Amino acid sequence: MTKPAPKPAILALADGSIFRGDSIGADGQTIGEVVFNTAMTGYQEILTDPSYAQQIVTLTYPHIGNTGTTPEDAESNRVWAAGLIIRDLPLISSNWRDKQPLDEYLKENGTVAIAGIDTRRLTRILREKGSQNGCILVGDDATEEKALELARGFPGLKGMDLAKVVSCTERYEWRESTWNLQTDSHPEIPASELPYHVVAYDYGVKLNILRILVERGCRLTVVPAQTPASDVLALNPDGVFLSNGPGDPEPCDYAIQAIKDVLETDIPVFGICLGHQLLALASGAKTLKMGHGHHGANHPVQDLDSGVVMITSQNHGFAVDESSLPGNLRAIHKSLFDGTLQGIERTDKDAFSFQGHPEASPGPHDVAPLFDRFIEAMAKRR
Ligand SMILES: NC(=O)CC[C@H](N)C(=O)O
Repeated sequence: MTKPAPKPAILALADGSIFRGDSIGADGQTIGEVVFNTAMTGYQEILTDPSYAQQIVTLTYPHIGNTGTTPEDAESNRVWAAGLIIRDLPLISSNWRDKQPLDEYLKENGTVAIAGIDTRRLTRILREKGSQNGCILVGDDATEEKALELARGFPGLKGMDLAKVVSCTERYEWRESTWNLQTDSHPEIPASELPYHVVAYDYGVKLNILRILVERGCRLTVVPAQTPASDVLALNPDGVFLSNGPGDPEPCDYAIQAIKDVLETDIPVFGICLGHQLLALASGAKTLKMGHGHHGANHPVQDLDSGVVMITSQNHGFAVDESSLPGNLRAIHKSLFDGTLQGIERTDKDAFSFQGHPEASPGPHDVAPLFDRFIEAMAKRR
């Protein structure tokens, strides 16, 4: 059976750039901040990462969709990226784990997506001018004027608090571990085998973070972003985890206050990405919006104490301003691409955080030992 001819689609950037291609996702329109990601694999993990809420992602790797999709690779229960832009969708997807081709998956998730455009030209524009607000418009009646008007109507991510929008609404327990090749599943570990109780703030958490914490012996209580510290402390946790998430960290005043309150105690705290930025803000540092941010899976980061260079997965458009670090915050990691701050620790508390993604699936895993540091801090406090 042949597929029906794709509908035409237009991508417009706020700077006036226009690209024409084919729709490979849902009908309609989408607006957001357009960012480029240089990872060669992991398109499904990227689409389902809640940190991409209100962002339209273009992938620089030209062939996307080769291995199809599978529910096992999702980082949350839905697609969060506002849209997808690719060069080429293969005619067939082929993999032993493939359950659904990418275009069908996008349609089912209501995700607007465009293929067949020059993603190299697009990436050059984003790299030179910085991330742009943009719009994808689908259909025979789509016009460049309309797409441009919609792109320019997007207010931009600066000042946008999205953590509370994507967060869970009810607290839940989590004991599912990382993939087990023998059982071909994510096994549920009995609470009796999990010695540490960690409360994880869900600002848009990726499931692989929760699974890696379980693998390392943590029983998790995941709580909504706006949970006050008093409720968290009442659970008597061994450690508090601050998750990744979308949007600007600065307006998340509820989270900044809760982290300040947790830091009044001696409970170990570990933050990833948005959680890293929030730990910095709660400690008195400042954050800033970057030009085109970091989105990819090959970013070299240096451990400033050991000098060791690690290859990391990255996804952020804001960063902690190193010049704003107060006396009790120490820089411990730096990006070797642009020198921006990648990791901090409190000198007066067992609290530290990382800007990239030590949990990255499908990898790389060079910074995974940061999870061990959190476990060791909890063990020491006992
Ligand atoms: N992955 C994340 O947690 C991203 C953090 C934040 N939204 C940023 O863009 O910098």
